[in-house]
Amino acid sequence: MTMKYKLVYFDVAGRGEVIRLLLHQAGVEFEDNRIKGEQWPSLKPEMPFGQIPVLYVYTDEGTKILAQSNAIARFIAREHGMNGKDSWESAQCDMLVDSMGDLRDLYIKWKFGPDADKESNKAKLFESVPVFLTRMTKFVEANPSKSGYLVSSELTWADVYLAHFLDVLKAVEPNALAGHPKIQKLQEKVWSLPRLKAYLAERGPLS
Ligand SMILES: N[C@@H](CCC(=O)N[C@@H](CS)C(=O)NCC(=O)O)C(=O)O
Repeated sequence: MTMKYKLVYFDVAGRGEVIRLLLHQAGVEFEDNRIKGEQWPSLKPEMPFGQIPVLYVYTDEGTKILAQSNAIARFIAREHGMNGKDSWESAQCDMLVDSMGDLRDLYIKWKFGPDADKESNKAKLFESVPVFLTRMTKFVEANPSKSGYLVSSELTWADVYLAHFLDVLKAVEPNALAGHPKIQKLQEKVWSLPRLKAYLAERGPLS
C-alpha cells in the first residue's frame, strides 16, 4: 500500500517538530504544511479537536485524519519501526514520553506564563532538569541492549522526543546537559543518524 502524509501545523517547532523529525527519520514522502496565522480560522473547523498538529494519511481506502501530537508521533513510530520491538518496549516509550511531557509542561509554564512568575517558573524548571536527566541516564544504563538509547537496541520515538526536547532546553540554558554524558551521547547519536542530520542541517537550530 502506498501511503503519503501531510502534516498541518504552524510554522514553528512547538508540538509539530517531533512529528517532522519522525517523518524525516522514517524516510517517507510527506508534505510539511506550515500554515500562517491568518489561514487558521478557516482551517480550525476541519480539525477533529479544533487544534493542530494534524496528520492527513492518504491510503488506498481514502484520506484519514489524525489529531493529537503524541498519537500522531506514536502512529508514525509504529508504522515505521520506531516504537520498540515488543509491547513492553512500546509501553516504555509511552512512559518516557509522558514523563518528558511533565517536564515540558514546566517549560510551557515558564515560556508562556505571566511575566511576574517568570523568574520562579524558570527556577522550578531548571531545578527539575538535573533530576530528570539523572533519571533518563538510569534508563539508558538499564537498557539490556546497551545501545546507548533509552529502551531498545534500535532508535525509538522516545529517543527522538528526548533529543528534540534537550535542544529546547539548551536554547534556554546552553549548559543544561553538563554532567550528564550519557544523555549528551544519546543526543549526539540521534542527531548523527543520516536522515536526521540532513534535516537538521537544512532546518537550522531552534530559535
Ligand atoms: N493536546 C493537543 C494540543 C494541541 C494544541 O494545543 N495546539 C495548539 C497549537 S500548539 C493550537 O492548535 N492552537 C490553536 C487553537 O487552539 O485555536 C496536542 O498535543 O496535539
